[in-house]
Amino acid sequence: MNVSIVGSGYVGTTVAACLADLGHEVVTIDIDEDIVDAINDGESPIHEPGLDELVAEHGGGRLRASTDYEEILDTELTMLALPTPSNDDGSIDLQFMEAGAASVGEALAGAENAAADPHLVVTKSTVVPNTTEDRLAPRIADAGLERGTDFLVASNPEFQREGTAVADFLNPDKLVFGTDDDRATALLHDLYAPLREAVDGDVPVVETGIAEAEMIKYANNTFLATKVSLINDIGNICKEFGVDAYEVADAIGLDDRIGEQFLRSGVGWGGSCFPKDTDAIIAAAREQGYDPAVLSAAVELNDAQPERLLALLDDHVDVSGKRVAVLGLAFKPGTDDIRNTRAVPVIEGLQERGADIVAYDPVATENMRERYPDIQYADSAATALEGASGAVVVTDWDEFAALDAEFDDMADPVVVDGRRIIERRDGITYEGLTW
Ligand SMILES: NC(=O)C1=CN([C@@H]2O[C@H](COP(=O)(O)OP(=O)(O)OC[C@H]3O[C@@H](n4cnc5c(N)ncnc54)[C@H](O)[C@@H]3O)[C@@H](O)[C@H]2O)C=CC1
Ligand SMILES: O=C(O)[C@H]1O[C@H](OP(=O)(O)OP(=O)(O)OC[C@H]2O[C@@H](n3ccc(=O)[nH]c3=O)[C@H](O)[C@@H]2O)[C@H](O)[C@@H](O)[C@@H]1O
Repeated sequence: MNVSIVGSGYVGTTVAACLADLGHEVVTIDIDEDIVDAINDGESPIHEPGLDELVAEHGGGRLRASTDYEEILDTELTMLALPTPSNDDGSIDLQFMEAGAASVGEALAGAENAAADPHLVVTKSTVVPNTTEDRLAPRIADAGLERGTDFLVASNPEFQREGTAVADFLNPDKLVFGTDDDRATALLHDLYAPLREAVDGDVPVVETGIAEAEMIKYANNTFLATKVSLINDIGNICKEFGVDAYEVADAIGLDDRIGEQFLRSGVGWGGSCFPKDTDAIIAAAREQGYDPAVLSAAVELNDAQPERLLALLDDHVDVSGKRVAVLGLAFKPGTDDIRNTRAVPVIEGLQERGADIVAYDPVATENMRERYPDIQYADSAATALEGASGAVVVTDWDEFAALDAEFDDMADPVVVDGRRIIERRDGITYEGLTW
């Protein structure tokens, strides 16, 4: 199939490279010329395990990139993988989606035989229910096109995680096809047929309405975020009783109804999606007159975890004027992404306390330096710990598990672990956030 993807960031590039690998002819459209050049030169514009190899193999061949929306005319289907950030009040900002939809409409309207086959425009980005219907289809139609004749719309949300995006896309738990037209459903089946053939075992396909598909994405992300907040709530109770929350989590995870994943309690969830998606669906629900109590509580609890971490440090050391090590800056291991990382409230809390911060992360240091140029950055965990009167662990990088004698070089070896990655050992004062 010939496929176009508008927006070549984390999702657009990963999906495009995987679809090319599965045999499709794919072109991505992006306004960023550096991204376009990189892909055509066979270089991945983003850091994701496995993506370099795919872009190197297919870039400039079955995978191309362009700044020209006219490219979509040679394709049967266009996915919109554009950003959906938050407005200041937490609600979804649809300006990029609407601009992309309008450009797709204008390009389609310029085609000589636009009416021959309806072109399918698929919302890949995460958008609140009814966005495709109420905000995107009208922008496409604005170019003088008729829905059903010139174009069709659908929703096909994406569930990949950063750090494992390629593997997640190629081995999905499910595919969600939100459509209102059998022709759209058939095209989505054609698109994913090579993936379903390649996957070992059956992939469930959920055929549903467009708004249901949009909502499934929010339900998925907010359920997971709330699951982590719930285990953090339970973990905070455990800490009060001196109970090990990880032993408790392992036990409840054996119950199939609960499941073992997303039960790691600690300093909370961050990243480019859980926080913005939770805020967006809460804002959208409130606009409809419903206030989602559980989701609001999940956010509130998540916001409070970093301060609980610092309160444990306060119990052992007055950090004012003292060197404190922050281990881990990325929002999760395996990525250099610092969007909404818990390291931000931790750093700001330490700054308020007057601490002399020295931070370390294996890959996210440069991104954090842009945001906080005035704190110190170490080139290893050992250097960060040297002379420190306290250390807080924010990201569960594997290398932190190997730290041992390095703690002996601390001025005051107080370690507060927000991710259960450091072993308790003799010679350090160790506090786990929930254990
Ligand atoms: N990052 C992730 O792991 C996941 C993200 N999502 C959702 O996917 C959507 C996209 O997210 P990301 O890929 O992370 O965003 P991103 O910011 O990495 O990429 C978006 C791309 O769109 C381009 N762009 C902006 N305006 C444009 C326009 N008018 N025309 C053409 N290109 C334009 C930007 O230059 C950028 O390269 C969001 O809705 C997000 O919530 C869903 C699942 C996973
Ligand atoms: O919509 C999205 O962008 C994506 O958001 C998440 O993926 P991602 O944010 O990349 O990473 P996760 O592995 O879900 O971790 C999110 C946060 O939760 C935290 N977390 C996760 C699991 C856990 O047990 N405990 C915990 O604190 C992580 O440290 C991290 O800060 C979802 O898992 C993806 O399915 C979804 O596609």
